[in-house]
Amino acid sequence: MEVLTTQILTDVIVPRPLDSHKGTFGRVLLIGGNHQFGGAIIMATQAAVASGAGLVTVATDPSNRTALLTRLPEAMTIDYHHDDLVMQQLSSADVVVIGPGLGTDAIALHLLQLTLRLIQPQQRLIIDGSALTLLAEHQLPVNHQQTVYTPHQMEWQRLSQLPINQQTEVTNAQAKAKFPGIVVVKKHHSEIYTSQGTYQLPIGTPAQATGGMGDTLAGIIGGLTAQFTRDFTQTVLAAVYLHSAVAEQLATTNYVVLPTTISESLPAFMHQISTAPNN
Ligand SMILES: NC(=O)C1=CN([C@@H]2O[C@H](COP(=O)(O)OP(=O)(O)OC[C@H]3O[C@@H](n4cnc5c(N)ncnc54)[C@H](OP(=O)(O)O)[C@@H]3O)[C@@H](O)[C@H]2O)[C@@H](O)CC1
Ligand SMILES: Nc1ncnc2c1ncn2[C@@H]1O[C@H](COP(=O)(O)OP(=O)(O)O)[C@@H](O)[C@H]1O
Ligand SMILES: [Mg+2]
Repeated sequence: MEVLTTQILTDVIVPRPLDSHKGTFGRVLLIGGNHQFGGAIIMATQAAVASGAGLVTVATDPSNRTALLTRLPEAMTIDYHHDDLVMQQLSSADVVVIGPGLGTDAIALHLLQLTLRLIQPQQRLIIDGSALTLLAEHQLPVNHQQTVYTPHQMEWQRLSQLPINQQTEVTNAQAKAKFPGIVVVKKHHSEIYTSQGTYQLPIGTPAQATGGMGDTLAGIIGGLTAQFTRDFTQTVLAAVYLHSAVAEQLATTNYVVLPTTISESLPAFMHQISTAPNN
């Protein structure tokens, strides 16, 4: 297993080209946030916006609209009950993040099936939270190469059928072979399974053990894969590293690191990386 270093950040997070506009930095569509879990999609959206996605649209339950726009006027919203609107956004997105706070009811399953059916090869797909549970529950096949799955250990148990105490590097890599794309098994020192090899995140802190932390990671992966398109795997590795690097810095002075504080810190942290001497 290759241990990641801070080098991955400077490799991927580079200064923005002068000759650019919002379209240059990608369109992200986030799908999630049912009546109960609005916070999850708001946190994922904040992370996508703050990590630099050019244009961000959220397909969510309409009960989340006011809260979302109050916190994030940068985002656009659609009602996820309207298939025509969702399909339109699915066709124009560069990146689709599905699952934070999605829930596992009929509308959630429908949205996941629609996404899996319409996703195009050049688009990046991030599957998180409830969408992972639905994949496992309904045995939905994923035939899309540029996919990132972000399960915590229980979600990975559901997907891989490996009990948590049997999730080793070897068993995880074997189970990952059934999933095209990249699997990020989230825990203390998360492991990232790719077709090119396995990587370990050597940073991260229990100050991150709070609801919404994974939703924020999904948004960061969305934000980075929207902008940095040179190498999909490297960009995903950088996103996983960035999330915990910011958290570690905040944890030097905070007992608990709130997911939204990570997002608030992202623009300054990414600026520092992109202007580092070797960048
Ligand atoms: N503010 C909001 O709106 C929020 C909304 N959210 C949304 O809720 C939805 C459901 O997601 P979920 O992760 O909360 O529930 P689920 O999939 O049942 O997993 C929990 C079970 O797994 C177990 N477990 C074992 N190992 C684990 C590990 N390493 N990391 C984590 N858990 C681990 C764990 O064990 P236990 O805690 O009992 O020890 C428990 O039995 C999803 O859409 C998500 O986006 C959340 O993001 C929170 C903030
Ligand atoms: N003790 C810990 N050390 C390091 N990272 C942690 C720790 N506990 C949680 N995390 C990180 O927090 C995130 C939790 O993800 P997840 O359980 O999906 O959260 P949520 O669904 O509530 O947003 C993962 O990135 C995980 O690696
Ligand atoms: Mg989660």
